[in-house]
Amino acid sequence: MTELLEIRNLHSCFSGIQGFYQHDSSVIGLPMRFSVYQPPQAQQHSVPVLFFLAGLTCTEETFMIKAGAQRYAADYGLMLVTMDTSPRETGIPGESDNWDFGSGAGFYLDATAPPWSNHYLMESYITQELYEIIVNQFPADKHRIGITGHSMGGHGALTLGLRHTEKFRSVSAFAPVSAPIQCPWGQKAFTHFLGKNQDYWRNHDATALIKDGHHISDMFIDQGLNDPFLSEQLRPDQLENACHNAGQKLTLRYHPGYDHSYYFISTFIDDHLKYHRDILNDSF
Ligand SMILES: N[C@@H](CCC(=O)N[C@@H](CSC=O)C(=O)NCC(=O)O)C(=O)O
Repeated sequence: MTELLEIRNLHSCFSGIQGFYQHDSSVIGLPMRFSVYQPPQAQQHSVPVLFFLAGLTCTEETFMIKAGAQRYAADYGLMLVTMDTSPRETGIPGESDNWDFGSGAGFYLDATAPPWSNHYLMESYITQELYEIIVNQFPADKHRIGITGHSMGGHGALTLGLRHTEKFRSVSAFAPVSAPIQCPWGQKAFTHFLGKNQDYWRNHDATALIKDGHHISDMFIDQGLNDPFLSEQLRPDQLENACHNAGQKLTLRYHPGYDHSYYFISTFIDDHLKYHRDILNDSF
C-alpha cells in the first residue's frame, strides 16, 4: 500500500537530497515525522539503506543536522533514514513531564501497558510501517538494510537488529543503553511501557537477548570514556560479558576523552557508515 507522505522540506546536499516528511501513521494512530537522505547514486538505481535511531530528547532532525553523515553517505551510496523518537501529543497525561520517558523517549518498543499501548508502538512503526514506506516509496534496496543508533537509539538498534534479523543485515551503535533492565532509564521506561513483570522486559534488552540465545553475525559499538552516562546508564561491559559467554562477535571500541554528544558521533560516524557499507555490499 502506498502511504500519502507530506513533504515538509527538501534540500540539495552533497549532490543528493535531504528530505523531511510527515504522514498519518496507521500503527501509531497519529502523525509521525521522519527524514531520508538520498545519496546521488539513488537517482540511477536502488541503494543500500541505514536506519539511525536517535536518543532521548531527539527528533528526526537531530542526526541529520548534527552528525555530518551525508558527506560520507554520498560517497558510499548509502541512504540514511531517521525518525522521531516517540509519538507526540497523544493526550496521555504527563507524557512530556520527563525528558527520559514518554515524549521524545519511546524506547523503540511496543508498549503493552495502558495508556501507553494505544500509541507508543515504535517497534512496529519502524520495522513495519516506516520500513515499508522506505522500500516501496524510495529507491531503496530492501535486501541491503542496516540499523544503528545512539544511546536510547543504540538500545533500539541492538534490540531491533537482534530480533528482526530478516530485516536488518548489519548492526552497530554509539554509546548504547546496553542493559536497560539494569539501569534507571530502562527500569523507568519498561515499568511504564511494559508493566512490572520483568519477564516481559528481556525481549527489549540487548544483553538479555544475547544471554537468551539471540545471535547475529557481528556487532560494532563505539563508546566514549568521558561519557557521563557510561557507568550508570549504558553498561557496555554487561553486553560485552554476555557476548563473550555466548560466542557472539562484538567489536567494542572505547575512546578516551569522548563524551556522549554528537561531537563524539560525528567523529566516528564515518567508521560506522563504512562498516555498514562493507557488510551490505557483501550481502550477495
Ligand atoms: N537532559 C538533557 C540531556 C539529553 C541528552 O543528553 N540526550 C542525548 C541522548 S541521551 C540517551 O538517549 C542526545 O542525543 N541529545 C541530543 C543532542 O543534540 O545532544 C537534555 O534534555 O538536553
